[in-house]
Amino acid sequence: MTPERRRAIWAIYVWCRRTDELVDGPNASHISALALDRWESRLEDIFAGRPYDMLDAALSDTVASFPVDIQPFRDMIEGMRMDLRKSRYRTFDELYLYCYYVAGTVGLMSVPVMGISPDSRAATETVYKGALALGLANQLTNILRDVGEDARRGRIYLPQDELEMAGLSEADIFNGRVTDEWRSFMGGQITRARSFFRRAEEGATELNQESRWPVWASLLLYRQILDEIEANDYDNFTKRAYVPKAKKLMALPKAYLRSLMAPSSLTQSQRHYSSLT
Ligand SMILES: Nc1ncnc2c1ncn2[C@@H]1O[C@H](COP(=O)(O)OP(=O)(O)OP(=O)(O)O)[C@@H](O)[C@H]1O
Ligand SMILES: CC(C)=CCC/C(C)=C/CC/C(C)=C/CC/C(C)=C/COP(=O)(O)OP(=O)(O)O
Ligand SMILES: [Mn+2]
Repeated sequence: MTPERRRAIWAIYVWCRRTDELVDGPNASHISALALDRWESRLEDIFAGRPYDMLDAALSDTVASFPVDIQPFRDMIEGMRMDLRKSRYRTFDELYLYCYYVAGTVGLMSVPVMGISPDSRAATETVYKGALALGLANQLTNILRDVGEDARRGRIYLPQDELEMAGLSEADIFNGRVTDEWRSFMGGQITRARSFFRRAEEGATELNQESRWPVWASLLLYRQILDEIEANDYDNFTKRAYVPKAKKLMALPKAYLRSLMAPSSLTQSQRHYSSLT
């Protein structure tokens, strides 16, 4: 990315990291709803050009230079509130909402910095939908990688109705035995995560040329975690799926080649029409 964009993405990363650290970090047990309310009013100050510390100031600078909207930042804080009060998800709809709050938001924050290619004929909405999809895909992958780790903290970020349909109970997650039921359940979850990566690809192609390589790289790298879960024969209870360094390095030239792909020259309705004729 250009140095300006790089610094802006860094400031967004730092803010997200600190937000996550409030509820996930070493002092998380001291963080109440009140602390999150305070964090949110501090966010309003950042956007109003009244940063509280130098890391906030980096974000104030970013939002002054790029057309970033405050809403996804508020929504991420809402996701932290949700994580404080909730440790089970009844349906995928419920899980989707959580994933939007904590990860889809990151995609929405990033697009105004990365920029859309002047050659793109796609609707702005299509690009944002792709960014949202990449956040969702990453979060779903993160959840599938960390099933065992989360269970040891008493948390299950998996749709209960789908577990039940696969013949699995909560006790099965806590016992952590890889059975055929688990393999088949995981297979379905992995397929769904991949479908979000697929939708993200359509958005990535429409981004500004200078921003495409890092986005393709992160997409290809994180998606490989799903392959590693399969390679571990779906044992995400006792193993952390890990992409080896060599494979990560190999993804970089692949990502570079993908980033050379030009944005679609057809609008969505033209694409739709040509697929019918
Ligand atoms: N080689 C890899 N294979 C699989 N996952 C990886 C690999 N390298 C990094 N990750 C994961 O990518 C995410 C972002 O990486 P980063 O180095 O920022 O870790 P982190 O967020 O500090 O780690 P943690 O997940 O423990 O909070 C993390 O979830 C990390 O575990
Ligand atoms: C595709 C288009 C058009 C644009 C790109 C838009 C972007 C940059 C999307 C990326 C979104 C993103 C990076 C979301 C983060 C999701 C995620 C898995 C966070 C989890 O990180 P960890 O720190 O490992 O989480 P835990 O440690 O809490 O498990
Ligand atoms: Mn983390």
